[in-house]
Amino acid sequence: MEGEKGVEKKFAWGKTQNEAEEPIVSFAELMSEELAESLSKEDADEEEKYLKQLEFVLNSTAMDEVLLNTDGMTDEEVAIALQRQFDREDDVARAVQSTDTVHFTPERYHPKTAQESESDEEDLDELREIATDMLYAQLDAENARNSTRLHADGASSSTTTKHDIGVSGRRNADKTLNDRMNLTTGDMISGKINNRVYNSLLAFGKSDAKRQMRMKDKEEKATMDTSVDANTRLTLLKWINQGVIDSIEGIIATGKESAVLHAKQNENNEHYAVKVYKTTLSEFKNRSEYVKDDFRFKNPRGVLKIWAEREFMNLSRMTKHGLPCPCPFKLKKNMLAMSLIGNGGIAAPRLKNVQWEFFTDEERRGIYEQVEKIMCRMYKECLLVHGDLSEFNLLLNLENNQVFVIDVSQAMDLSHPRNLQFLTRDIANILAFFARIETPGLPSSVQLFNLITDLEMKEDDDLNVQVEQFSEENRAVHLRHDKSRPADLELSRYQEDKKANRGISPARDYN
Ligand SMILES: Nc1ncnc2c1ncn2[C@@H]1O[C@H](COP(=O)(O)OP(=O)(O)OP(=O)(O)O)[C@@H](O)[C@H]1O
Repeated sequence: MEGEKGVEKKFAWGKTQNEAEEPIVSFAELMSEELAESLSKEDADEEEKYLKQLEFVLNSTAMDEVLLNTDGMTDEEVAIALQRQFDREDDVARAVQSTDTVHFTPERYHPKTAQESESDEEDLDELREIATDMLYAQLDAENARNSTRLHADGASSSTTTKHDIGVSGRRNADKTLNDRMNLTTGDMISGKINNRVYNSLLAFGKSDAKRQMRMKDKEEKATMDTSVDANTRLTLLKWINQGVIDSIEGIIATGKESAVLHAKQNENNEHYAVKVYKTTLSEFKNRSEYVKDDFRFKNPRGVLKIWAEREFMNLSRMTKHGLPCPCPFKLKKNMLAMSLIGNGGIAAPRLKNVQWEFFTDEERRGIYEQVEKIMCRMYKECLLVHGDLSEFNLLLNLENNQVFVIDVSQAMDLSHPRNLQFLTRDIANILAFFARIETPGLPSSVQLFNLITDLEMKEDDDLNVQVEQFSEENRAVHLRHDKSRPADLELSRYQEDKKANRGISPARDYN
């Protein structure tokens, strides 16, 4: 079908090859762009369809409340109304989990086959995230609302997130082929593409390449090779296509189990951190305390995704309570996008890396107090224990000396049987660090423990021993006070659905 060499090729519409407006691109290039476009279109379409359906279900649920609160109903009418409400709620819970067409009666619901969930699952995160936000808003509204009254403005349906219709609508429809350069992006792109996405990725590719050249350390090189792989780049490309981000500016850090990239959104001049969980599991062995006996870690394929999901959930809970931490807004497979802690795109340093000799006693004391408050609020308001808290997972904004907490994928709910032991370890780490930088007026570990938990451990006895003893004696006592918070409701619904779909115990799925 190709024209012979040397013979001027004419197109059907009369132009010669030289006059063609767009550069000729290889089949592989076209396929790559088409693939990326079609994938992101599928995502956006599915997301839009889903949002509409969910909005409809949530609004329908709200309508039923009016019926339920009508006085003077017979018992039979009340029973019917209750049944209807139950059915609606059931539909909402199912809608949260389903990417297929959502039907609005529970009897039509059927669990996916294992095969379907394998492939569909990967695209579910983003939808689950949006659905979760909406469900929280709905549940919050329900809690706040007087049971006999209904908001006239339907507040639940107006909840927006950075990545909903507005953002996904700003997709890069017009691609201009304007440049041809090499970029190793794995199988998906296989060589060259010419468009805005390419340019954005190119910037990343350059800094990536420069950094790789600088990297002498084998281990760090391995991190790059495994974290920013073809799939990661494909997801980044899709995010760029969807307008979620405009460019990847470089690498902020490579941690033990992740690479953290710096992403930028030009329109709002916002900077984001994209945490990419490594695709190798070698580091997870260091996490044996967390993963021991946990069925999820017997199947490595789902592990990274679950870590990202846990970090997303924990950060969401913390953000909701106003804790100083990154605000998560996008979750996809093993990638989590969140706000960048820092100034003007420069990431804030970890407490470990701060030059403490330039800080006064009062300043160090003030920074300690912020950390103390973070620990108290995480425990009391978020019902979480960090579990890996130290000077490595606390960032300091040098402009205003504000402390932020990061890296909460392993943070555990107070229902975790060993949460107090992990808390004790966090306390030891924090006090040891602040003692090292000569912070005045530090409490003892027992004092700090009691402050955080409101328990009454004795000053003179060893805290670890007391905690073990306390845990032993109070096995059946749950430290969680309020089990009916929206976040927990959502989580238990999510877990129930998972259980229904897969026959897996929800109790072991999350803490
Ligand atoms: N939202 C953020 N804003 C700015 N910097 C960040 C953000 N998230 C992570 N970082 C930087 O990336 C580094 C690694 O992130 P994080 O601690 O979450 O990953 P990790 O793989 O768990 O690392 P490690 O296990 O070594 O602590 C952090 O030490 C911090 O410097």
